[in-house]
Amino acid sequence: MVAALNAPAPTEQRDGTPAVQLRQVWLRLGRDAVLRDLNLDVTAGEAVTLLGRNGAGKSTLLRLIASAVSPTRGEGRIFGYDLRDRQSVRDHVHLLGHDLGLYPDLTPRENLHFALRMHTQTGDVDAALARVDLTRAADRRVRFLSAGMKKRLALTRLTLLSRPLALVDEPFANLDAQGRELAIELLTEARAAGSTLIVAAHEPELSLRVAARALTLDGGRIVEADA
Ligand SMILES: Nc1ncnc2c1ncn2[C@@H]1O[C@H](COP(=O)(O)OP(=O)(O)OP(=O)(O)O)[C@@H](O)[C@H]1O
Repeated sequence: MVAALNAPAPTEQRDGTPAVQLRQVWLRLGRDAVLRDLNLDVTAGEAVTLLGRNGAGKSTLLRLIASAVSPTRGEGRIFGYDLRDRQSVRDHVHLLGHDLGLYPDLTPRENLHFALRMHTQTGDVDAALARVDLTRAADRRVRFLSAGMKKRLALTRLTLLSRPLALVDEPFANLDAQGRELAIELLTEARAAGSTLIVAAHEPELSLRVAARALTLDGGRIVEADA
């Protein structure tokens, strides 16, 4: 029997703060239960790797934690905010999903400036672009960039914004060897800057370097957990 969640006052991130709490969460999409009876606790500052075969439910779990979809049953809190309080959850979360959320008709420079403005933040956009080798492409429309260049841009945006909880779906997809190392560096920096990380990946040897706690999903259930 899993204890029901109390309703603590929402708190800002600090040591020991629960970042993610899911209790007996089910999600049905169409006729299928895509997430089944999930219980998950992630503490602020932790980094978790989500593993599992194609279709296991990794992306859907990230979307649920980002409040892009709501549980059919069960309950969840993100930094103390109920998952149904979508605005509060979204204020704390950055989801880098399969759809990278870039504006194709803006340039990389414009995308980063826009993201900072949306979060009323400031940051060194030129340095962020140089970091991922996009200086020469900084003023081309994103729609003309390669898949790997777009992934680099999305990763550097994630680091620049430094949200309390970063949910990253397949950070290594489409990247060359140097890009994969860069992804590890950027995610490590995001964590060092205080972000809690949940990374879904098919490359455990890479992801576990950033996020050493591993959870494996199969058929929408957590079937292996190393903590
Ligand atoms: N909008 C939807 N409607 C119905 N079923 C969906 C929807 N989105 C996902 N699914 C189903 O949910 C299951 C889990 O999909 P999900 O994308 O979460 O898996 P995944 O572990 O991320 O897979 P991959 O490694 O291929 O990215 C799959 O069976 C998929 O078909």
